[in-house]
Amino acid sequence: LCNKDRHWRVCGECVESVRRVCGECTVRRVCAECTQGVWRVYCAQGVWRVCAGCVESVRRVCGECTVRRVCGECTVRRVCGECVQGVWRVYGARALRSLPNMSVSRLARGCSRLFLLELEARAEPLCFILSCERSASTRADAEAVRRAFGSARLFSLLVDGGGRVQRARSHAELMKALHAQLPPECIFSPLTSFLPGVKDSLIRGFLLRDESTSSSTERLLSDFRQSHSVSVFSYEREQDGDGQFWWCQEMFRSPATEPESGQSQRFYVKPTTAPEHHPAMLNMINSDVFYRLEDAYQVLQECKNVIPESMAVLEIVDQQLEACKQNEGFPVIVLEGLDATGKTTLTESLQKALAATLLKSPPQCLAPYRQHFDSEPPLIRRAFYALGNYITAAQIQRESSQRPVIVDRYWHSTAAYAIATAVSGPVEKLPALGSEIYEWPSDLLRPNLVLLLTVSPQERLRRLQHRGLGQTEEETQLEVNHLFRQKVDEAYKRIQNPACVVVDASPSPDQVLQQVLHLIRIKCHL
Ligand SMILES: Nc1ncnc2c1ncn2[C@@H]1O[C@H](COP(=O)(O)OP(=O)(O)OP(=O)(O)O)[C@@H](O)[C@H]1O
Ligand SMILES: Nc1ccn([C@H]2C[C@H](O)[C@@H](COP(=O)(O)O)O2)c(=O)n1
Repeated sequence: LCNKDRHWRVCGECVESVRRVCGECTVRRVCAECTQGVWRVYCAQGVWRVCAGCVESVRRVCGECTVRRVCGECTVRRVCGECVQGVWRVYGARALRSLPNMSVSRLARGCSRLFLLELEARAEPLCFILSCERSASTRADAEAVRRAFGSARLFSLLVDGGGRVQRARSHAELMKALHAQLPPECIFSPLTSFLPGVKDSLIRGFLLRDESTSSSTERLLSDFRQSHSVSVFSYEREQDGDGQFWWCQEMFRSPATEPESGQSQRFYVKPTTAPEHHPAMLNMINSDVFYRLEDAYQVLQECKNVIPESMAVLEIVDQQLEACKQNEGFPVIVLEGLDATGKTTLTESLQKALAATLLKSPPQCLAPYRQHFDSEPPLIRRAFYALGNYITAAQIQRESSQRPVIVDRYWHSTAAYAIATAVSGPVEKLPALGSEIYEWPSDLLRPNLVLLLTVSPQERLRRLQHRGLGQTEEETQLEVNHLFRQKVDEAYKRIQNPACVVVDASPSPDQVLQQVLHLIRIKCHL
């Protein structure tokens, strides 16, 4: 990956194989930072396109990987981190249909791929690679796999087919179907596969641990494979001469319909060190957090055939938007914080005290669509909230030429909730402070001041109960929820340019108001 402008690169050894590309594509030397004989391929579609005449040029991949002839309509993209051992992914319905199962299985695995299995929110995840051999393994390694896999029958599913909208929806549908249809003795946990350090390489899925003896799980997996563009694998336990157990993975075969062919390749599960930060951050840009209007807009455009409401939302965006980057009128003050920290109470008092306009993100004009988009997978839900911010920005631009503007939630909320949801596990797994993930979008109007209201968890709970909304579904999962709130809070604090000013919102409403008015006077000269 070229650090400068995020293009795939190939090392010197691969140069021959990317030179012979079709007329549409060009190969150029990459930026000064990546000079060591490195070349990259540009294509009109922004993917590696190889026409039928160029097939030869993609055949020369590592021993483990094969690329069969692809038709002229199909695209091929390198997905392996170290290009020497490249795995090529083939896109295009015709190509996928023409490839036998064995090749499709390779799409979901690769020599440099890591797998992260998250069994419980607080437990250390199991990180493993797939190896052709039973390479040396410590007792601790073997014990880590045994603890995670147990003695149940094991299967994994990875959602790796179709475009990003289809993948996002397939993943959500798959999760619902697993919840609803698996036998009670079968539990499933999130499993992700990724290439360390390679952006957009994350593939999401699940690991199933099945204690049942019935064949219903297998039937279900066969159906999922047909209906959800997922690759399915099964795992078996082997014991070596020293009494040590080894788990090996192979392509799932339905015993009822697919006879044993003896051709399926087996890979051994080998634990490895988990990355310091959660791999979700590899896919975060333009999947969870959007940094340009056009990127969020593009997602809803891709949804128009499956979500008719997308077109209505995009029409509102078109109507409302004006070019707005910097605010040069009256001050714009944003209030952020977890639910029930007192944002609504304070924004209303500030509106009166400053004779200001009060705005919200998402704006009122999107209210009829919010519930619908809240039920969509993160890619689509987050694009909806991102577009809401741009509409609010246009409203801020108009209003701030007349009077101060107070905004109830804005980009900090969109980013902090998205990041905290995408990163499972503890706060330490969040992208590090200073990561590009926390950078304000360059084309979104910047407020003059962002105030983050904080109260203790007990006080927040008291306010929630006092408000009469009772126990939300989230509140019932207190343990998981506590972790989630910690991560939202921390993500809020890591966002830069503008960073939040933290306000202790535990005193009485009037005391909080006076404290905030004082801050506004100092910071915004009001
Ligand atoms: N400073 C305060 N002291 C005590 N109670 C407060 C204070 N500020 C707000 N409350 C009460 O806490 C509850 C939640 O406040 P509010 O609705 O303003 O929070 P919010 O941050 O806007 O919540 P949400 O994000 O869920 O809309 C309300 O019942 C409100 O009356
Ligand atoms: N600008 C915004 C506003 C809200 N959200 C999301 C984040 C939470 O899931 C939820 C909180 O909103 P509330 O219930 O307080 O109205 O909405 C966002 O992503 N961006």
